[in-house]
Order: sequence, then structure tokens, then C-alpha cells
Amino acid sequence: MDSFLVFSILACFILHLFLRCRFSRHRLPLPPGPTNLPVIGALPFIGPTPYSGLARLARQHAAPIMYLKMGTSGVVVVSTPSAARAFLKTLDAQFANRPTVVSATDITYNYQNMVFSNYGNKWKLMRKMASLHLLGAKALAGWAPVRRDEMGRVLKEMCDAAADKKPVVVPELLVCCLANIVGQVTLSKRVFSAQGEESNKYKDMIVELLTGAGLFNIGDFIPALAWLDLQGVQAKLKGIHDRFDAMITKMLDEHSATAKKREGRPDFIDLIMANRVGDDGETITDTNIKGLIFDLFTAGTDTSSIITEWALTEMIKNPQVLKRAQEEMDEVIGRERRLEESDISNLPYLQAVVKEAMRLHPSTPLSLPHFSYEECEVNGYYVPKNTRLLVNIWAIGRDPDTWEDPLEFKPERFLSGPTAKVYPLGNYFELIPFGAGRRICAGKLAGMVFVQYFLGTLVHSFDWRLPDGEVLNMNETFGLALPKAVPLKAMATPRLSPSAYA
Ligand code: HEM
Repeated sequence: MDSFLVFSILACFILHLFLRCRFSRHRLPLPPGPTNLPVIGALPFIGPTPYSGLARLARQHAAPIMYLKMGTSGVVVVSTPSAARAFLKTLDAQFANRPTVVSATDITYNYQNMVFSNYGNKWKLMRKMASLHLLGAKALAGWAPVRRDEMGRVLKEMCDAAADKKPVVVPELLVCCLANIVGQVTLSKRVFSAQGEESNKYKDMIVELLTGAGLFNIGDFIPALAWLDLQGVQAKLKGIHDRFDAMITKMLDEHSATAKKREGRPDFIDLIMANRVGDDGETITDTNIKGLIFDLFTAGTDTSSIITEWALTEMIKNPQVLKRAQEEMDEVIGRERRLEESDISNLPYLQAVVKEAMRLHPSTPLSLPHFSYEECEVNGYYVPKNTRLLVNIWAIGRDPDTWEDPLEFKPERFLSGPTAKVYPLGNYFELIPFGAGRRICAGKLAGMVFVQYFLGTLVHSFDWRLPDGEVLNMNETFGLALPKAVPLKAMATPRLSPSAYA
């Protein structure tokens, strides 16, 4: 009897604590933010470029953590390093899901890819396999020869253009090269024989996809209106998905027809197929495999190309930066050979240039949306369940309390002074171009190598100038990614011994 009484008192006490906790949380205020209009919420206040519109609203409301309604959906936007840390470190597990949005249904194979699947066993298995066989440090080192070979082909194309006194369109060369790298390591296939009409069509398709996916689609925020597809976004994305799916299906068919030729030399898809069941019985399905291939071709090509293009553009705009980077490379590498990946650790100024480009021109300015199914409390605010999280990477990189002269391109800030030690792989919330926490970019190591190796090679191997009569255009086009509005077209003149390009 006594123990029953003690148990009852304890149970009442716990229930009381639980209710009090719930009750008091509800009495906490929501984070500050703009007025929410009925049905449309704060959508009209955001403007045409959401990353800068949301940064402006956060400043106006003094709200590093800002809450607003986009349509009928609750959204938290974080715009400073400490606000990002509060969500991507302290509340990371809770916000590690992705929202379900109508415009993503097709392009994610109904959320069966890695990028858009919810946090759970399937996602963990896909990430583990990707890290083990493709994107982790050891696997990445294994395909360095593919990167070297593809970069060599780019150099030859550029030398031909220089001999013909023609300019090169930098993102066209880079995306073609990256697609060929991803194709080879994933499916043992060079996707394009050379940069040209086919590869440019592919590039346009990715740009269209990322622009469409980044648009604030009304149907995603007011689900009752989704069937109307008012902006035509859903139809457009479905069209792009169908084209991509046809390309992936064809590549997979060829892949299985050529399996014998690869015996003893498995590629990523061979390895996934051979290890598709996890320890807990979770299985990577054929649809997951298609989704993964889709992720690698989309997330793995344009992102690195965009940052390399911006970095080179900033160097052409700031010739003293270009000159200092070339001097460093001439001293470390000389002019008799081209840059190798193993040189990068000896090129601190090149590394600083890359970090500065990632700070000022992050390729995914609002990262990818996160989602929490549970309510929570953060810094004295109440955040309801079913809230989306947008991390404003663009605003964090320009935060005036963190960065001196935030709008200036100054790689030197990463060589000495308070921000010298900042590194962009998720531990320093001042610079998170790849995000942070559990959902941090699965290809972050590859992304770093791509940008440093490509940029370094382009700058070491060529002198750069704009075609006569042209001026540099620094405008951005917003989508999920943030490319230059006008692709960088420039004259590249070889500066190494001819044998270095062989
Ligand atoms: C400089 C280049 C790159 C940048 C700036 C970048 C940036 C990002 C960002 C911001 C995210 C979202 C993180 C989040 O949700 O919090 C992401 C996710 C992802 N990225 Fe990258 N990325 C780059 C290169 C790559 C490459 C080369 C690959 C693969 C070949 C890749 C594959 C992925 C995948 C699979 C995800 C989804 C991860 C998940 O949801 O678990 N990325 N990336």
C-alpha cells in the first residue's frame, strides 16, 4: 500500500512538471518577425530575392531568430552565426528532417533520394554508403586521377580557344567537366565527349531545375492552392524531372549491360547494389538509387562550378588578388608543370581566396530547408511543431558583427586576425557554405577539393582578362543556388611551359 502511495505521488508530481513545462512553453513568445497577413502570411514582404529580403526583415525586426508565416506554414529564419548554432547544433536532431512540399515530389522521386528524405534509417544508410564508397576522405582520394584527367581535358580545350583568340565561358567548361567526373565515378561513364551543345543543354537543365526549386512556390506554402500551380513551377519541375529520369534510366541500362567489363573495378553504383541492405535490414531500393544518382549530378556539379566562377570573377575584378595568387603558385609550383591536388596544402593564399568566395557567394544562399515535427524552446522563444527552418547562409557570411568590411573581397582576413582560423566545414558557424550538423552537405570534402583544385589550376595555368569592350557583371540570379546572372566569359592566355598542358 505504501509503495502504491509513493508511486501515485511520484506520478502526480511528474505529470504536474510535464504540464507546467508544456504550459509555460506556450506562454513564451514566438521569435520576433513581420506581421502575418491572413492566408498569405508574410510572403508579400519578402521580395523577389528571398535571401536578401529575409536578411532585410531580420535586421528590421532585430531578429537573428525570426518567425514568420509563409502562406499558412510556420518558418523560422536564422541569420547570425549564434542563431545558426542554436538550431544546427543544439536542436540539430529535431530539425534534421525536410519539409514535404508539392514542388519537390517529382524531383525527389517522392522523397526517396538522399537530399530530401527525412532523418531516419533509410537516410542514414544512404549517407553511410555515399561516405564509404564515394565522398568520404579515403574514397575521395581514390578518384583523384579522374579529376586530374578531366581537368587536363579542360586545359586543352582552353588552349585551343586561346590559339583561336576566342573567349571561354567558364561555367560551361566547369559543369561539363564536373558532370563527366560524377558520371565516371558513379557509373563508369563520361557523359559528354567534349563541352558543346549537349553539355550546355545539360547545364541549362540544371540551372532551370535549381532556379525552379528555389522559387517560393505558392502551392508549397498554401497547400490548398497547390492544384492550381499558379506560377507553373510544379509543371516545369515535373518536365525537368522527366528529362533527367530518362537520362538516368538510359545510363542505368547501359551500366547493367556493361557489368562484365567492370569486374574487379566496381564503381559507386556497383558498390551500392552489392551492399544495399543495412545491418538493421533497411534496404536501398532501385528508386533510392535513381534518387542518389540524381542528387550527385545536381548537388555535385553546379554548386562547385558556381563558387569557382564567382571566385575567378572576383579575382578579375580585384587584379591584386589574382597577381598575389599567381605569385604564390609560381613560387611553390613553378611554371614547368601544372598544379596538382597535393600542392593545395602549400598554397595558403589560394585557400583563403576560396574561403572568401564561399563567404561572399555561397552557392546555396538559404541552404536546404529543414523541418521539425515537434515544438521546442530556443533562447527564450517558443517554436511550434511543424516549423520549417531556413538558414540564411548568405546573411551569415555578411554579418557585420562578425566580418570587417563584409562586402569587400578580402582573402587576407583568412590569413591573420580574428577570422584566420575559420574553416568552412561546419564547426565555425561564421562560415557555413555547406551547412552544419547532421544534414551538412554530404559532398563537402569533394566540394572543397573541386573548388580549390579547379580555381587553382585555372589561375596558375592562365592569365585572365575580359574580352575587349566588355564589362564585368556582378549580378546574381536567385534559385536554390545563386549563380552569376551573366556567365563569366573571358580571354584566357596560357602562362606555363607548353609541356605543362600536355
Ligand atoms: C562547393 C560545393 C558545394 C556546396 C557549397 C554545397 C552546399 C550544400 C548545402 C548548403 C547543403 C544543405 C545542407 C543542409 O541541409 O543543411 C548540401 C547538401 C547536400 N550536398 Fe552539397 N554542396 C557542394 C558540393 C556537393 C558535392 C560535390 C556533392 C556530391 C558529389 C554534394 C552533395 C550533397 C548532398 C547529397 C546533400 C544532401 C545531404 C543530406 O540531405 O543529408 N554537394 N550541400
